[in-house]
Amino acid sequence: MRSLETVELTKAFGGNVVLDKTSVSFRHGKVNALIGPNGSGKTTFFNCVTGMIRPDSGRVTYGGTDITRRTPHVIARAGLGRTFQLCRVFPRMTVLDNVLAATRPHGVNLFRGARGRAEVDRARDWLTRLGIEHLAGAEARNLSWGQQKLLELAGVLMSEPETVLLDEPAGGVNPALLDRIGGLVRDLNAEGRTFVIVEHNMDLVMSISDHIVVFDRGRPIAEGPPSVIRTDERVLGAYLGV
Ligand SMILES: Nc1ncnc2c1ncn2[C@@H]1O[C@H](COP(=O)(O)OP(=O)(O)OP(=O)(O)O)[C@@H](O)[C@H]1O
Repeated sequence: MRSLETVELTKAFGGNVVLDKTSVSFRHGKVNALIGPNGSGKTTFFNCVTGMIRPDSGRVTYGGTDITRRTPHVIARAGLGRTFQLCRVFPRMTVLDNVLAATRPHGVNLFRGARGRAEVDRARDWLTRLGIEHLAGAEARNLSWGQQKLLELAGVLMSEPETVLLDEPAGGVNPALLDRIGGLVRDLNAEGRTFVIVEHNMDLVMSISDHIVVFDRGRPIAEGPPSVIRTDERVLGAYLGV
């Protein structure tokens, strides 16, 4: 079964064609990875898929429904959640309030009293699950970079997305937290969540992915399980620039 799919998705910035009729599909219920050299269009792909930027042409479908050019809010409601390469948290808000604010994208009703107890309990449950419950009362700016990434993920999970797009979850994260993030992805996947992960850390990609798509200059050049991708000459060539 296919969950997230693009057909001839194209996006140029000025004369720079970043996504070039990109057709790709990710597997439902699996941990998918999207890898490729710097500048190969991975984040632009995420931005087009999640409605952050409008593709010039082509289609995006999710579970068979056309979501091309839908707003980010509508796409999130369809079940697609995402994190950002440069983590998005409110630095002067507490960790708990950050998680609660994530379910209210327009920032309304940020006062604790206006919220149901159940929502606060759910936020705390996610913080516990991600191992940062002890930081619930701390301002987000006082967290380490890796902890902020976990916080952002907790906010995304508050919306109970069926599919989670992670943009460089391991970037700048220390090895201990890296293990935790990898374990979490596998656990959340075992509970039924689909993942699509953009990541440069090949150890992490190879250890947690079921299916890998490789981009070079905005087009998929290879796809398959880690055992196949590891030895694919086109992939090695793209990374080595040969
Ligand atoms: N908003 C924008 N305006 C102009 N050019 C852009 C914009 N966003 C991305 N680009 C260009 O698109 C190309 C692909 O960038 P993108 O960030 O999608 O690649 P990436 O594969 O995610 O790279 P990295 O692995 O380094 O994060 C780059 O040449 C970049 O400069």
